[in-house]
This record gives sequence, structure tokens and C-alpha cells, in this order.
Amino acid sequence: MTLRIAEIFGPTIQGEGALIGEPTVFVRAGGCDYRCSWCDSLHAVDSAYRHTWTPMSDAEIWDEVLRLSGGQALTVSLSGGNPAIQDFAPLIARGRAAGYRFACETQGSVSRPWFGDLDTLVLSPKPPSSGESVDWAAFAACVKAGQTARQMVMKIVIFDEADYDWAKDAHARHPDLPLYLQPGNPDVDPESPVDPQDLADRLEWLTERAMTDGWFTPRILPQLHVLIWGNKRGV
Ligand SMILES: C[S@@+](CC[C@H](N)C(=O)[O-])C[C@H]1O[C@@H](n2cnc3c(N)ncnc32)[C@H](O)[C@@H]1O
Ligand SMILES: Nc1nc2[nH]cc(C(=O)O)c2c(=O)[nH]1
Ligand code: SF4
Ligand SMILES: [Mg+2]
Repeated sequence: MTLRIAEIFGPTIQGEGALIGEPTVFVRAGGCDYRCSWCDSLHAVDSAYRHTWTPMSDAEIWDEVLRLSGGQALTVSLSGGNPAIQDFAPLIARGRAAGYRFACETQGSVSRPWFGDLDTLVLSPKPPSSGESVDWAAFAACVKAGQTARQMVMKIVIFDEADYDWAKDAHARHPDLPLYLQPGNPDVDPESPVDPQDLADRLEWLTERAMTDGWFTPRILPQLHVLIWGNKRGV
């Protein structure tokens, strides 16, 4: 059995959400059941890039994680694309037996039994600006599957007022999930630089929006890796 892998990179720091700053090796799976208008990882989503994805066995992925981490147990983040459309159970079992921790980023459209074996499950339902719409029954199945994960959180990207209002509704549906908000990056072309002032302005807007609203539940964070490296891949 092989998995479609777009890239494996690191160690770097986790740039987003609950594990921000954590030394991490990323395993980015190829293929996604969504097409978010602002996706920053199209090279792992669009089938035009399919020829760049490598079929890899669990053992081959694991060897690469070992090589990149120098054999030091750290956190492996499964991202994509949507990693949940493939079976990562054997890789997680292998890595955990060696003392590594596993996180997974997924939109919550497809649930997997292995969600329960993770250290951190990040569910990132998509707001209106994405152009996608959430199947809340499928999302609830993901929450159920993740019940035995050590930690499970919700992370929502916010571009505008409609996304902000939507995030409140999403939180009300799953109030027990710790909530993280991050401003959207509108500029995702890997060839073009990001505008740091624009990103700062978006973070300021989101922070002030929540504070003046008296909504003190979410943690609000930038994409740290974008501030450091812009849209560069493999960091
Ligand atoms: C590329 S996705 C891959 C995992 C999964 N498909 C998902 O969306 O959760 C990883 C994270 O990046 C976020 N993301 C994608 N494009 C973004 C953008 N333009 N600005 C801010 N966050 C973005 C997603 O919302 C998700 O939380
Ligand atoms: N440093 C770093 N942090 C990240 N957090 C989430 C990422 C992702 O694309 O899933 C990501 C990424 O690609 N790089
Ligand atoms: S669900 Fe994630 S990987 Fe898929 S298109 Fe949306 S942001 Fe990109
Ligand atoms: Mg990313």
C-alpha cells in the first residue's frame, strides 16, 4: 500500500495554531476533496500537480522522517491536501512506537479511525470566503473519531466580517473544542512576495474585532511561517 505524498519537509517550526513554535516535520499528502478559493497549498490539491506527487510506502515515509529529524523524536504534522482521504494509521503506529508525536490538519470533511491515535487533531472547517460549505454531520463524525486524541482543536481562517460571524456559529456548534483564529493570507502565489504590512493589518483588524465584540474565547494568531518565509514552499 502506498500513499500519495506531495512533500516531506523540516524540521521547521509549526507556524499555526495550538502547536505554534513547535519543532515539526511536515508530511504533506497529495489530493483534496475541497478547492478553497484561497488555498495556500494548491500544489498538494490541484490534479495539475499530480505528476509531482510521489507514491510512498509507510516505510519510505518513515525513513525520510527519520533522516530529516536525525532520529530525534519530535512532532510529525500530517497535512495536505486532505490527509484524511488516505490511510495514515500504519505510519502513525510506526512513529509512535519510536516515541514521535503526531498532529494532523484536516478540514473535517472525512473522518478516520486513526484520528483517535493522534496527539493533536486540528479541525479546520472552512468559512464562506473559501467558497466551500461545511457538512456538519461529517464534521461531527470527525470530532467523534478524534475523541481519544490527546488534544483536539478547531482552527478557522478569517478573511472578512462574514467569516468572523460564521466562526461564532461554528464555535457554538462545538463549544468544547479550543478555538484558534488566524487571518487569511490573500496572496498565495509561491512566486510572489507577501505584503507583511497587509498581514499585520489583517491580524490587527481581527484582534480588534474580537476584543471590541467582547469575544474572548478564541486565541488569535498569525501564520508565523508566512511572516518569516512568505509563500516559500518546504518551510
Ligand atoms: C493547506 S491546509 C491542509 C489541511 C486541510 N486541507 C485543511 O484545510 O485543514 C492547512 C491549513 O492552512 C490553512 N490555510 C490554507 N490557505 C490559507 C490562507 N490563504 N491563509 C490562511 N490560512 C490558510 C487551512 O485553513 C488549514 O488550516
Ligand atoms: N511552518 C509551517 N507551519 C505550518 N502549519 C500548517 C502548515 C500547512 O500547510 O499545513 C504549515 C506549513 O506548511 N509550514
Ligand atoms: S481544504 Fe485545505 S488543502 Fe484543501 S483546498 Fe482547502 S485549504 Fe487547501
Ligand atoms: Mg500552509
